[in-house]
Amino acid sequence: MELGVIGLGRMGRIVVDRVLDGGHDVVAFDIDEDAVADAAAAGATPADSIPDLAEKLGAEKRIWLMVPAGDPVDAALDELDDYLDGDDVVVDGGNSYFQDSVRRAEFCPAAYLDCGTSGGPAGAELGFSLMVGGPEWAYDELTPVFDAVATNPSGHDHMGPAGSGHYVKMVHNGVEYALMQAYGEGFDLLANGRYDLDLESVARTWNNGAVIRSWLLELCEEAFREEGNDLGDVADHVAGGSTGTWTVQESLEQEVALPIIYQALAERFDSRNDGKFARRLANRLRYGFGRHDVVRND
Ligand SMILES: NC(=O)C1=CN([C@@H]2O[C@H](COP(=O)(O)OP(=O)(O)OC[C@H]3O[C@@H](n4cnc5c(N)ncnc54)[C@H](O)[C@@H]3O)[C@@H](O)[C@H]2O)C=CC1
Ligand SMILES: O=C(CO)[C@H](O)[C@H](O)COP(=O)(O)O
Repeated sequence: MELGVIGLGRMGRIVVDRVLDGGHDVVAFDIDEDAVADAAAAGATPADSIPDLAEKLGAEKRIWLMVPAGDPVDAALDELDDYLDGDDVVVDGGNSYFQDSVRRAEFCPAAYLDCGTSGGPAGAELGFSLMVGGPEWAYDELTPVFDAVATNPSGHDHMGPAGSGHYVKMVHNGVEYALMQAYGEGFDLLANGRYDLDLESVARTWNNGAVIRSWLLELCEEAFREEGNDLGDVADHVAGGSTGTWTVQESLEQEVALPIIYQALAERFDSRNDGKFARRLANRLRYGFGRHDVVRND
């Protein structure tokens, strides 16, 4: 099969390599010329624009978008619009909001597959886990590509109609936030509790047979090994948050309680709130009602 890949960053580049390794051909485009040259050096046919990519693909186009979620996806689809028809298939492998994918599937002239992708850049060797929504025939048609990009044939599946792939990935990320928070709290108590513990050793021991072993826990082990037991100069600041926010918004809309995922998201937002106003006010109110000392900044 010949696949057009648009977006050759951390994730798109892995898609290119794995699809080439799977014995397929790739036409590659990115707004960053160096990224295109790099993919060409790996064996892809370079394209210097989206129209050029579409023309190089010929009839029955199969195209994988791996650009940042939001406007870049709409921009790429706008440029592709004139070149697509109902025999073509477009895959969006990024972290798009599922409602955007439902809208895009309606307007895209090609069959549109929304593909939640998990595994991260560290998944280059193992392959990814792919959660695909959209028309079943298009999923079947792209199966050789999904086989190449995923860990193995069980690492991808058709979730349901338009939007369902990105919906499942959104919930996956909510779970990811909660797991990170749970590991964080456990290690916080171990770091600040009664015993002087080697946290890398704890993580390694847990990773070997414990109920709570996981890839995230392996990444905890790596973090303590590389940053030190106290995490060195790693800041108390967690970025990101869009997929977790969508998960929580959807839970409110569906009236399904997700207190742990919500709490993990709230903790993340709180990490960006230096000198939190609510805590400062509580500090001052204790003086107001109890004449307790106000702790003041130096
Ligand atoms: N990094 C990760 O761990 C994961 C990322 N994702 C999702 O995959 C998508 C891509 O992520 P990354 O590869 O990490 O981002 P990245 O920032 O490393 O790469 C994005 C690439 O898209 C290119 N680009 C931007 N606008 C473009 C346009 N209009 N036309 C062509 N190329 C364009 C950029 O030049 C860049 O090379 C995002 O939606 C992200 O949320 C999904 C799972 C894991
Ligand atoms: O999808 C992912 C992992 O599964 C991406 O790494 C994503 O960026 C994580 O979300 P956030 O940036 O909100 O932490």
